[in-house]
Amino acid sequence: MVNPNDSVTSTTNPPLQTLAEVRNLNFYYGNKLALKSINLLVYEKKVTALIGPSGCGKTTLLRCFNRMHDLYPGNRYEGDILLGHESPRNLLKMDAIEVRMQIGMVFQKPNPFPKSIYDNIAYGLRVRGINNRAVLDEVVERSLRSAALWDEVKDRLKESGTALSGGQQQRLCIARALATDPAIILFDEPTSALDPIATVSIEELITELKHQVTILIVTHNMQQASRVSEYTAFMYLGEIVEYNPTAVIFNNPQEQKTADYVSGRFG
Ligand SMILES: Nc1ncnc2c1ncn2[C@@H]1O[C@H](COP(=O)(O)OP(=O)(O)OP(=O)(O)O)[C@@H](O)[C@H]1O
Repeated sequence: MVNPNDSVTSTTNPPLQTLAEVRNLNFYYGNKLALKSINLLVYEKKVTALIGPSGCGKTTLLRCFNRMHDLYPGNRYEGDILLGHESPRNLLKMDAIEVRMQIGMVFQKPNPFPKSIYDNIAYGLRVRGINNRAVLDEVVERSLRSAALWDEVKDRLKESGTALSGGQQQRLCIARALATDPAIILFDEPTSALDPIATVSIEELITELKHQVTILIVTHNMQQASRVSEYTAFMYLGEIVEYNPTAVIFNNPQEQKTADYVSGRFG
């Protein structure tokens, strides 16, 4: 891999910090080996994109981070996903509920709970036993502001989250993910169900959010990956073929397979 620090030469930029490290990860759906020997560094407060042709394992890898696969029998992980700087913890060995408090997720289709806008955001805190109204009010406002939704909904917090437009619902889901102050937010094709205008607003939001949270995003859309991410992993047949700064992946790929994919020669 190209040395990532080479792309961060400005003296005003803080040095790159690794927040999470995937080590020798294999993942099985029953007998099917879907991820093979994955190694990946996730840099703190950066956006890392996972790209590659359909079926290459992008979503499978993303879902390892919040242990979504645990919800189905027969799924199995080997290897480690370490989170944190000092005394990192292995996400694959922690309690899955605790993992999901630290690793938020935003799905392809916006999926607000059939509850009020306020309760959508407060939900994760209440699950943690936080019921103090002033604390909840503060977190709801802060999360909605961070998700660029506050001004649109501040006078209708009691209305159902499902009554919002698609783009607003997705921003509500982002606010919900932010409310528990996660280390990482996973985005799985977050704009594929949205119109172009809502897509732009979600992309702008992701660009803003990286100042406060680390982001991993799966996208089919190579322009989107190049617009929003600093690092990109190109996957093929369950493996990472190349992981580099996004500009390298798209302008100067180091592997032939990557070059073929980003130039549209297959996919
Ligand atoms: N529940 C499952 N059971 C068995 N195999 C699965 C399951 N889900 C995915 N797979 C297989 O695992 C491989 C990786 O799938 P995955 O959905 O992660 O790919 P992807 O790169 O996200 O694809 P897409 O871009 O089409 O969403 C594929 O071969 C897929 O068929």
